[in-house]
Amino acid sequence: MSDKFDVIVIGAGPGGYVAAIKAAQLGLKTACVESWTGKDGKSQVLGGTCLNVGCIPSKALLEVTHKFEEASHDYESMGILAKSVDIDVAKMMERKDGIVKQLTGGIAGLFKANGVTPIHGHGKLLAGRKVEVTDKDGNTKTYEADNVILATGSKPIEIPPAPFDGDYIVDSEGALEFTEVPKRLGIIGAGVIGLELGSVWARLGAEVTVIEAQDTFLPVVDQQVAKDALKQFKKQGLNIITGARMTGAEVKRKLVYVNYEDSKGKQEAKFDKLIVAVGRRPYTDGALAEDSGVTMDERGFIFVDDNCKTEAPGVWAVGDIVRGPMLAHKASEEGVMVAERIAGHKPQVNYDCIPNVIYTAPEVAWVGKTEEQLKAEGEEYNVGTFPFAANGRAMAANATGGMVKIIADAKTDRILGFHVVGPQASEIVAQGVIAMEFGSSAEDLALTCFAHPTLSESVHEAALAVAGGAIHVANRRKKK
Ligand SMILES: NC(=O)c1ccc[n+]([C@@H]2O[C@H](COP(=O)([O-])OP(=O)(O)OC[C@H]3O[C@@H](n4cnc5c(N)ncnc54)[C@H](O)[C@@H]3O)[C@@H](O)[C@H]2O)c1
Repeated sequence: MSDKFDVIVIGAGPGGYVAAIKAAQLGLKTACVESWTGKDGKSQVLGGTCLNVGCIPSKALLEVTHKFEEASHDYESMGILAKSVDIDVAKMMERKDGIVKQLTGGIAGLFKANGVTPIHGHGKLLAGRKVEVTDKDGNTKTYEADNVILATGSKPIEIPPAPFDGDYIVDSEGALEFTEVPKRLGIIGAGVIGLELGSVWARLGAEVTVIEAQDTFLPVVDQQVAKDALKQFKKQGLNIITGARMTGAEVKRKLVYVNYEDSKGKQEAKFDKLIVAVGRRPYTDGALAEDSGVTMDERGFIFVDDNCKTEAPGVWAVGDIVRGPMLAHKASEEGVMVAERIAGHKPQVNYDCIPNVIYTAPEVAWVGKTEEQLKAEGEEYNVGTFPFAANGRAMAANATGGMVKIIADAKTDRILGFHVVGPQASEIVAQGVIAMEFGSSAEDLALTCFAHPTLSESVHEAALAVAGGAIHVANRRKKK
């Protein structure tokens, strides 16, 4: 293998592997360095956190447990008598592992098909766009490239009062590997991971308590939507305690004792397992030589410009190690942009149109600004909402909780925010993303024909409601 490439990517998660494939497609001689090793202790595993221990395995568990919950609690009301529904946790996990294997193997196939050279080992950026790779036996080899793309991702944040022990106090990765349903499950952090993993285990019968430091539930989400979601999560039995400061966690006699303080004073709770999901930090440990020329802020995020260029010439950084939301699809968008820029094109990522999804039931999804943000910015806007309770298809699907909410500029009618809590929100939000990407007004959506009967008609009705013209609900036009 020659040691010189046009592009070397460090990290094969959704930022890195997508960048590598795109670069190769553009005719650049490309290698991708990844250290992840399979359970056999030998083979290289591509896909990073998202495919191996994040987005994909969690969705595999969320889908199964959602079906289980429907079969256990909802089928009867629809006339289906599913007697003695039971869960085989081992089989559920085996299926999840199978999906992960299929997808990570798929990336290896895509590398082959596109001519990307995978290099197995830990990559470290040296000065002058050189990359030193250390393999699992400790052997090192140095490669050179005209351009290096850093895409090393993130790791769960560990907090001193609750250090991970891999057994009783675990991170998101550990929570995907429980071999049985914990009777009492504690979760620190009511963020995306806390809510998704809390849902998985609550649906299988765990008593779930979520301890959240902030007073406001999901402060980044539009608060009308967040409040609706909170009501539904509480109804499902999730015990979410906001404004609670955890002071310590201790494992004693196979139980985790957690101390925290909330508005009622000092509290103690005991759990069979504790998941700590208080955010993630950029992961660049051992990936940058001191003289690499790459700089970072005090939290470890690499400084980049709008086009993901670092301060070192020919070195780029994408995904969770740079500013912006820690989302797989944001990382992939940046990866494509960087590969195309290296090839001489001038694309940009539209950071205003990146969707967010929380894969609970109901799902919560949004793109653009919340009402709270617009108020703080002093913007004038109109709001249109439409509840799934008034949507025939949602009734047929037995999923009438939630709403679509569209916020449009009061003067131009351009859509500024698109929010969904309810069934298929993760799919429905794509309509908002497309509309906003094309600079659509609420009226443009209102003038569009939507198939009947579909959940998406709620988008149509919410768009109509922006101007007070919804058909299937009484209009309460809200003008600011
Ligand atoms: N569906 C998705 O898109 C998805 C899924 C999983 C993870 N992610 C991403 O991964 C990252 C990490 O997810 P996450 O859920 O860990 O982080 P998060 O930032 O979404 O939520 C962490 C929560 O923990 C709370 N918290 C922090 N310290 C605390 C403490 N000491 N005690 C109690 N609460 C505390 C925070 O206030 C916050 O609400 C996020 O950036 C997220 O976007 C995304």
